[in-house]
Order: sequence, then structure tokens, then C-alpha cells
Amino acid sequence: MADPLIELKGVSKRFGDNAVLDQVDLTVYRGEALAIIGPSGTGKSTVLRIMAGLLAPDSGEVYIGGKRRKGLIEDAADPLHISMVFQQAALFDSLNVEENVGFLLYQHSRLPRQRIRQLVEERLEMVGLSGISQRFPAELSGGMRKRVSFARAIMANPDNPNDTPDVLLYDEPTAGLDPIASTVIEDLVRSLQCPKRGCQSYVMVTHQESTIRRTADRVLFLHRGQVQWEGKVHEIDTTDEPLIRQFFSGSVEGPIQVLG
Ligand SMILES: Nc1ncnc2c1ncn2[C@@H]1O[C@H](COP(=O)(O)OP(=O)(O)OP(=O)(O)O)[C@@H](O)[C@H]1O
Repeated sequence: MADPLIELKGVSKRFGDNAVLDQVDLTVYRGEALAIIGPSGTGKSTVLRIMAGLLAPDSGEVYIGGKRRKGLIEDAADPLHISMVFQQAALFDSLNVEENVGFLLYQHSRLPRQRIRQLVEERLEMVGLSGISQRFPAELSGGMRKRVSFARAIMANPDNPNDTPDVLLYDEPTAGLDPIASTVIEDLVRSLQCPKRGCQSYVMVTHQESTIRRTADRVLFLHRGQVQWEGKVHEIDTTDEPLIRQFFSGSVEGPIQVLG
């Protein structure tokens, strides 16, 4: 795990008076399944958006594949392809599944329609949704919409070897799903962690204990603007760290203050 894909060095971010990230240092390594956890509003999604290049830090440095990123994704030629799966599936309601999953290829590639259709169908098969390409998002369940958004995130132009994502960023993919639908998504996340099917490295932001336990190898606990604890996923049961003990017991007593 010596190959750093994404590095945040001394990254700070505030929104008005709200100092959300305070000199955060963290590294995502090639081949790892990293979960970023922590109480609500602690800045987990903010970290993901900075990694994705959708948000610029106020200070600090972001390195992608060892190269310092300047500005946002639009003006950066990142040496790695980072793809994000949003909390809300973020599908276009007026487009059918095929048009949503193949969106970037339809917009930016010269591939013939028939080829894009075939690629879409392959990706839908990977996420267990064969045969639904002509349906519209409103005709799908929440779990199905999430899986369609996964298919879109792993879509790549076969004519461009750099198009396959090197890192997938998942923002609470199981939020709002029942336990069984969550298991389907968790299994899918793991099954996509294979070079042939998607990409080997991912960052998972989640609150859901089953998702942490079933999709993470390494865990970072973010609180008060910084990484307060990091460990292997099995260490969440053995560590004496009070933040972890409180978080997983759900107790209102402890160092994490309950707001509201
Ligand atoms: N664009 C924005 N403008 C103003 N405040 C923002 C913005 N984005 C995030 N925030 C604030 O920054 C803080 C961190 O938000 P963020 O969504 O990163 O937290 P989170 O840990 O992912 O939360 P949750 O677990 O509840 O999704 C919150 O207080 C949020 O209200």
C-alpha cells in the first residue's frame, strides 16, 4: 500500500464562521477501501468534494497521483481519474437509464450509439440491473437509482485507457435504504473493487455501521476538523479511543457533544 493516490496536506475549509476542516492530513492509497466516518456535520462530504475537485480548500495542498492539484477539477489535469457517487443518485429525471449511464460517452465520445448501448448494458449487468435501460428514474426504487448511479460512475470509454476510474468516492450510498437494500449496495461496492469490473480503490463516507463493517478495510474518524483516530476496521471493536467507543455505542455521554 505504498502508492498514494490522493493526499490532503494541511487542508482547511470554512463556510462563513463555521471552520469545518482544520489542517487535515490524510492519504488514500492504491488498492485500499477507506471509510471516513464521524458525527453529522463534521465535514466528511466536504473532504470528498475536495478530493473530487468539486470544492477548493481555503488553504493546504491536494496531491493527486503525486501531482499537486491547482484549482478545481475543470482547470486541473489530474493524472488520475476520480469518480464520485453522490448521496442522492443525482440522475437526470428526463433521461432514461441508458441516457443517464451513457451520458458522458454520448456527450464527449465519438462512439456509435450501438456501442454505447452495449457498454451501458454491460455496466447495468455488473450492478445487477440488466434490462432496465429504457426505464426512467421515477420508475425505479431508491436502491435501484443508487445502483444506476454506480453504473454511471464506472462507465468508461474503451478507446481511452485513462477513462477507467482509479478511485471511486462514495458519499453515503446506503443512506435511507432498508437493511437488505443496504446489503445489496455494500456487496456491490465490494464486487466492484476488482480491476476488471471497476476500480480497486475507494473512499466511503457513511454513518451506517453495517456499511462501515462490510465495505472498509481502514477507517478514519473525523471530528472537530481533524482526523482523530485511524485504524483497521476490526480495531473499532478493540480500541479504547473514547470517540470510537461513544460513536459505536450511540451513547449521548462522552466527548462527542450532542447538538440540538
Ligand atoms: N456549501 C456550503 N455552504 C455552507 N455551509 C456548508 C456548505 N457545505 C457544507 N457546509 C457545512 O459544513 C459542515 C460540514 O458539512 P458536511 O456535509 O461536509 O458534513 P458531513 O460530516 O458530511 O455531515 P453528514 O454526516 O450530516 O452528511 C456542516 O455544518 C454544513 O452545514
